[in-house]
Parts: sequence; C-alpha cells; structure tokens
Amino acid sequence: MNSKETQKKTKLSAENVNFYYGEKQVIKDVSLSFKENEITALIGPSGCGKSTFLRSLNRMNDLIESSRIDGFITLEGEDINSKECDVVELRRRVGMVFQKPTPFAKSIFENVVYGVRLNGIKDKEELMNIAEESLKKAALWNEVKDRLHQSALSLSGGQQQRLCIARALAVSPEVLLMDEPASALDPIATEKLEEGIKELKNDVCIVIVTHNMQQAERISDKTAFFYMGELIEWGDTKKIFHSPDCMKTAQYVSGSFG
Ligand SMILES: Nc1ncnc2c1ncn2[C@@H]1O[C@H](COP(=O)(O)OP(=O)(O)OP(=O)(O)O)[C@@H](O)[C@H]1O
Repeated sequence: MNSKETQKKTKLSAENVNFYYGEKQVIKDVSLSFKENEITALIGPSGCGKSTFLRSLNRMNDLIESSRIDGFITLEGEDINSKECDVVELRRRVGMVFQKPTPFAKSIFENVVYGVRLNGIKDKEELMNIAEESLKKAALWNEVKDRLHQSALSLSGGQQQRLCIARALAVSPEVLLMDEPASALDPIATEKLEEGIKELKNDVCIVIVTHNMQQAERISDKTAFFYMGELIEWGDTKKIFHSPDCMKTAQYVSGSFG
C-alpha cells in the first residue's frame, strides 16, 4: 500500500454482518470497508447477496418485513443501525442510484433539486448553482443546459441515469451506492456513464454492484467477490483480476461460472 492510500480515511465499514430474509441467511459474516476517494466494485454470481449487502449500507432493507441484520455497519465510526441514527440523514449522506433510471415526471431542473428543496433550500440562485454543479459532476450539463425546464422523461435512458446521479449528488452525499447502474444502457451510454463515475470519486466514495467484469476492472480501485452470501476475497482490483488468492475468485473473474 502506498502512503497516499494509507492516508485515505475509511468512510463506511461493515463488521461481521449477517443478513436474513425470514429464516434464510443471505449474507454471512461479511467484513469489508470503503475508503474516501475510492470506487469499490461488488461482484459475484446472481443471488450471492451483492444487492442485499449494498442496500444494507444505507438501510434500504428496513422496508422489507421479516428481514434482519446483525453485526455492525458504521459511517465514520457511527453505527448506522443504532436507534439514535436518523435514517433520513443517513440516506442523504449515503445516496443510492438504482438499476433502472428513476426520474420523476418533472423538469430536469426540478429532478436535480428535489432533495435540496426537501432540505428547505428555496433561494432560486442557490438552487440553480447546485443544479449546475451537480449536472456537471454527473457529466450531463452540456447536454441539458439549454433545456433544464423540459421534462426529464424526454431524456434518453443514459441521460436519465446520469440525471439520477446528479439528483443523488445534489444533496452532497459522502458515499454513493450504485446497483448495476449501466445494466439498462447501450455501450455508448455505458461508456459515458463510466467516465462520469470515475470523475466522481474525487468527491464521493463509491460502491457499485456490477455483473460486467470489464466494467469492474475499468472503473474500480477495489473489488470484492461474493459467493453464496460470503465475501470470498477483496482487495486491489488488479490483484483480484490478475492474481487472486482464491481459486473460486480466479474461476469467476475468468468467466468459468456465474
Ligand atoms: N425481498 C426479498 N425477500 C426474500 N428473499 C430475497 C429478497 N431479496 C433477495 N432475496 C434473496 O436473497 C438472495 C440474495 O439476493 P440479492 O438480490 O442480494 O443477490 P444479488 O447477488 O444482488 O443477485 P443479482 O445479481 O441477481 O441481482 C437471493 O437468494 C434472493 O432470492
């Protein structure tokens, strides 16, 4: 590890996390941490628990009845599952972008500033500045700057996904969780999205679930390989892809199964 890397602060950390849907355990004793200015890819075959683990990082699973988590997940050292944790504030600090774009049937501008308005900011100039900055970070500004008041639904799928990223960024999160954000996009839109994501790590810590091995290799600094609810191996992306410690990891990244 170089000295720059050791200086990076851990943002989010999971310690001995187990997760259950009813009786069924789908995450088994997972410990994993995420540093600022880093992109971590979560990979593994379908059903291994990547999305469940991702969603547990900002308590999106709270909404699922009969689900249960134990172990610790901390954001800058604070237990996110404690009674004292304000879930609304947690989700502001740990934002999420889903598999399919989820724009609201509102203008592009109103989509971006939606959460900002909910936080009580009303000043038009301030809202416009936030919208511009967020759209620039999401690599969408140049394509929409002349049509901010048109419907977000008029955008292409790739643009809608970048809009959702801008909306998530507008409330200044520290961590951004992404669940297969490019799965509904064509290769060109995917490339644009990936370029945007790579830039974002200057501002936020990113955790991304992807089925696309090339994508994981292209954009992430760290990769975590899950298999049947267990974290088999995690570390530098180069190592996971080219000289992993476990046979299972080598088989998965080379496409032998999954
Ligand atoms: N709401 C739910 N209720 C019950 N079981 C669930 C629920 N959501 C997921 N599961 C189960 O938990 C396990 C892990 O699912 P999860 O979606 O986290 O895996 P994944 O690795 O993200 O899969 P994929 O790559 O296919 O999206 C699977 O067996 C799945 O069927």
